Amino acid sequence: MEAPPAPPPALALHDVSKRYGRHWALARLSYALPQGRSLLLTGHNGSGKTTLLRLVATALSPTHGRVEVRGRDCVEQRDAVRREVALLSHASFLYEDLTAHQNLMVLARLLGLESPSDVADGLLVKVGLTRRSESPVRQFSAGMRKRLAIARLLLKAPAVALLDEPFGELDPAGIQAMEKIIGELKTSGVTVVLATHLIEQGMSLCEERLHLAEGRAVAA
Ligand SMILES: Nc1ncnc2c1ncn2[C@@H]1O[C@H](COP(=O)(O)OP(=O)(O)OP(=O)(O)O)[C@@H](O)[C@H]1O
Repeated sequence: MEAPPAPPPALALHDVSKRYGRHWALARLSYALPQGRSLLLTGHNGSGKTTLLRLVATALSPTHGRVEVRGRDCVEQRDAVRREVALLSHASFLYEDLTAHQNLMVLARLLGLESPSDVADGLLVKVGLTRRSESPVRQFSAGMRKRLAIARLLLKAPAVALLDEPFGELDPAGIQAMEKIIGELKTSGVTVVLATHLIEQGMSLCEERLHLAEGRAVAA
């Protein structure tokens, strides 16, 4: 009997380059992250981490090469990939005039969840925002926005969670809560790709590491 085919990598980069104008942000990057593993992305400011995460999130397209999520091409199968990935980024894309609770309700309804209000309440407890759940987001601090953004990511329940500087702007309690959430994502089988300058924290959460320097993979 033939062995079943091996599952495709959670994330595969095939000779990926990305150019902004005349500047190459990523250059000929190849990498494969096996399913069941999580990836720590490191590198100095401007080394290409955010660019790579945005390519995987399908917010950008590569100039050359191919990016695949669980065997699907991020350009040709963009919609399918978008259903599987979620990006926690610097720009949090929250609705400023809606409350924290309403922000989560918009997505919960879009996803057709049962009892969306209860789900939103539960997530606001998890990220420590219950006391401000009825405040409009425009009144939120940077750390509060980050907390709400991770709640929204959890609501989407992605197969691959792309976390760009998830600890930035958070207070010590927020960092602890974020570490717990990342641990829970991993336990529930989500592939985590984590870009951070907090290398110790990142190393304790991820099994694999990709270190970028000027858009190329190098030994850390
Ligand atoms: N929209 C853009 N237009 C032009 N150049 C860009 C754009 N976005 C990023 N770059 C450039 O691409 C390179 C990689 O940037 P990127 O944001 O991916 O790095 P990073 O590793 O995430 O940095 P940081 O640690 O500061 O967040 C940098 O030289 C940056 O100036």
